[in-house]
Amino acid sequence: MVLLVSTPVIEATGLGVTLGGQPILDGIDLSVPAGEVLALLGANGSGKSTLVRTLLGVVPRTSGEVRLFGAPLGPSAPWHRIGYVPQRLPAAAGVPATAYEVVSSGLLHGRTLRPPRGHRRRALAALDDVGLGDRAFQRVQEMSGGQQQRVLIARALVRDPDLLVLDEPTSGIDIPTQATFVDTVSRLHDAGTTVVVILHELGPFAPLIDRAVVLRHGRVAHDGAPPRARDEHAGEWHDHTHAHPDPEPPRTGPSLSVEVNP
Ligand SMILES: Nc1ncnc2c1ncn2[C@@H]1O[C@H](COP(=O)(O)OP(=O)(O)OP(=O)(O)O)[C@@H](O)[C@H]1O
Repeated sequence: MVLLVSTPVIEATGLGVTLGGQPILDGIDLSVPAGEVLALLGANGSGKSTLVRTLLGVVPRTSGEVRLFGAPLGPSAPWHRIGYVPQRLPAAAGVPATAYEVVSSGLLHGRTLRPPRGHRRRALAALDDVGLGDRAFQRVQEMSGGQQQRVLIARALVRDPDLLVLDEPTSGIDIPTQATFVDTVSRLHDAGTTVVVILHELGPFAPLIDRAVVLRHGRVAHDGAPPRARDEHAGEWHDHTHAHPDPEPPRTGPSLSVEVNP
């Protein structure tokens, strides 16, 4: 019998990151198979953004290895298959470009500046998916922070990525637009896209999440079933309305008990 095991979309082993002399991530092992929707949870400062930024090569690692679609981080990694929406993009406010132009830039890969066939239709459809179809030709610098965030989401969606990485995509976005966006992610998932999403609470993403990884003090404290909605508020990953920082790490090392009910 031949057993076909597909290459994980993300494979990280022994990942460590030190920033400003402080250890931020320590001994992270993470394997994300194709087609999975993985939620990355944890208190403020637990290392979620640093982890995705390290997985995408934005933050240099101190130790460990990362492979994307089987390729080591670097020029040979298939960047055109990846859509990334960072948590904040303050620079967007200073970009003298329309939403349509920013989204179209998501279609430019590699060494060519020529947009692919159908780029206009694709860019407008991506803007529709985030509820900004009627603002396509408005300058992003005139938009609210939430609208700018939606433009960045559309820029990632327009690539039709095989891996979509989202850092708190629904913060600052109104509820109806969140629902439209989640529907879009759901459609991508049905088509086989792998999704890694940082969330403070599962919220409208809950039905989509296959697996949750909870970080605490830069280590994996839980890797498995997502929390049930009614347990979320009590969970350690929950942010409440007032953000609270990751508590001081215990002197004896991190506890591995996380209240997650399968
Ligand atoms: N460039 C940097 N230099 C020094 N420390 C940093 C840097 N970037 C992040 N940190 C620290 O790393 C820790 C983890 O930050 P990170 O943003 O990854 O956490 P997070 O879990 O995503 O938090 P949040 O939910 O608030 O976004 C924090 O203590 C933060 O202050």
